[in-house]
Amino acid sequence: MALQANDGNAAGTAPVVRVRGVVNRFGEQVVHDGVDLDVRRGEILGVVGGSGSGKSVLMRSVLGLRRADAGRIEVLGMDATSTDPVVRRHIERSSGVLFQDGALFSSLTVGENVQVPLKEYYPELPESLRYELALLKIKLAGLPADAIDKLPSQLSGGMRKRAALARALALDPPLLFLDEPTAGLDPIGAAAFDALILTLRRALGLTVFLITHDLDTLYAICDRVAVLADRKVLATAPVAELERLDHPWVQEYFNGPRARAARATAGAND
Ligand SMILES: Nc1ncnc2c1ncn2[C@@H]1O[C@H](COP(=O)(O)OP(=O)(O)OP(=O)(O)O)[C@@H](O)[C@H]1O
Repeated sequence: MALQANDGNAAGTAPVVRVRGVVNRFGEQVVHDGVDLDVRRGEILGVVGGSGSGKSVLMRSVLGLRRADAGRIEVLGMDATSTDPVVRRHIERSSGVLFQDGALFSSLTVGENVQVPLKEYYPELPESLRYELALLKIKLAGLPADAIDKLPSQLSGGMRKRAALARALALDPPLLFLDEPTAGLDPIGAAAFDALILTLRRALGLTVFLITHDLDTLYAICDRVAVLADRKVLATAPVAELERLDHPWVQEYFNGPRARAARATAGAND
């Protein structure tokens, strides 16, 4: 079986994110040593790897939040390593990000949080319109309308994730980056969040870069999965193909008891 790590886009269009030969080091520690990865337009790409394998560092490099030590990264055809403020702003404007901890401003209401990017990018928007847009995003993220006036501390963990998602969607980005979105959620909350991502991808045509440890999420919603190990992307393929990859970490991860349970659940839901 040939696993194509970087085979471009099946439809022949350029990938939305293109990573080539990326190196990331922290002092003596080499986290990435020649990472290659494509994210195709409209796909949900899962990114997995052991703890410390460099999933978050890769996401930060793609977003330009960390400058890679070597290699090329393109986002929507633009050089993501560029320091040109126009390029930076365009990439930022096109990328909704849900960080691992949600990163909401605790002293602002949910509505005010969602309005932060709107204020930054569209300062001329009348306040009432900004409020209506925030309300729309809050509903889109599956929250009740009255969540708009609540503080993050007044919400459950699952609702806070949805509030952070509403903020990530504020500017209608074509690209959504999610760092462990279901971590800390109970299985029912996690499944509901997965379903929401799938719905939003369909409805909004999003391309999704999704870091996760959650096997249920991989089986339920990812079109392809990239495996980070040995400081590289070992392979990028549909999860059913990855299960057959001959690598100790992959075998342990995809063929352990938890993976078998996730597979069975995904099969039952088909
Ligand atoms: N700012 C930093 N300074 C020094 N080392 C860092 C920094 N950021 C990340 N690292 C190191 O890089 C490695 C990869 O970190 P990263 O957070 O990307 O891992 P991860 O795969 O996302 O892990 P997890 O699944 O546990 O979240 C870790 O060993 C981490 O300690």
